[in-house]
Amino acid sequence: MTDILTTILARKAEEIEQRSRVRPLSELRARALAQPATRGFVRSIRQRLVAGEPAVIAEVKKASPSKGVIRADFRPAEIARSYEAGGAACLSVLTDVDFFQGSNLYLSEARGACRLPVIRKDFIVDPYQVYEARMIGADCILLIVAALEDARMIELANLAGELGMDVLVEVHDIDELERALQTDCELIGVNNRNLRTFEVSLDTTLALKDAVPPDRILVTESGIATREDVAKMRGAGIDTFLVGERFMRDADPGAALRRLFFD
Ligand SMILES: O=C(O)c1ccccc1NCC(=O)[C@H](O)[C@H](O)COP(=O)(O)O
Repeated sequence: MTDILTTILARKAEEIEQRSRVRPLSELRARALAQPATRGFVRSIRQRLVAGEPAVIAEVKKASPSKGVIRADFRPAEIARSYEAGGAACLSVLTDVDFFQGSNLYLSEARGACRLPVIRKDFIVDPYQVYEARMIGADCILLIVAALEDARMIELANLAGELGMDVLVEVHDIDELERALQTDCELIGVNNRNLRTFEVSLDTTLALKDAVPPDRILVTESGIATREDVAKMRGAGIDTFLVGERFMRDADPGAALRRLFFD
């Protein structure tokens, strides 16, 4: 049976083809290059870490393939303001339409409502999407190693850098981590969720942490839900977190963030 990552990637190829017919790459590139400076996604994380605080990338996510609709009353600008007040270092905004009910507009709205840097969380496989990310205001992009050949991964990471964006390179096992380390991206995300089976285990991060060189920042992603989870990670020397569902299920996502990380 076809797994969800394969299904998503097949749909992305169609989506890029459709979008590039509406807005050709030449136009997109010109608009991307005309954007003001980015906000410094890695810089914001490093500031928290240097201060001895956890750096939390707080996710703006309406729905997901594994959980369906997570937050029916979904207002990205309000959520962004709440996260900023709750102490987030950065935002993550899902822009995939078909599988996460996300939107490019949500990213622009969320970023416009606060001062936090924002990562475009999507399945980026083509330069078109990197220019698009810059055009909609992203300060960082996600590259999922499982979705990319090495040469394409390096090409997209370099393009993001040329456009002034940071990159979070996401892995799930040691082979993917070794591939990710071919890039010079500072942020290495370890996704505790297997994107093909939806299985979540925080031990994924713990198993890979010692293989992440000290000049990179390990971001633990997915399945962080309790203070015990946070303590387990911080006890292992991991201080950068990407959290979505736990916050999205709370009436006040920023208050949930504060309770989980700072009270
Ligand atoms: O969340 C899913 O169901 C999913 C399925 C297939 C590919 C990616 C998926 N999620 C993206 C993420 O990695 C999470 O949104 C992110 O790490 C936050 O996770 P959580 O805190 O568990 O919401």
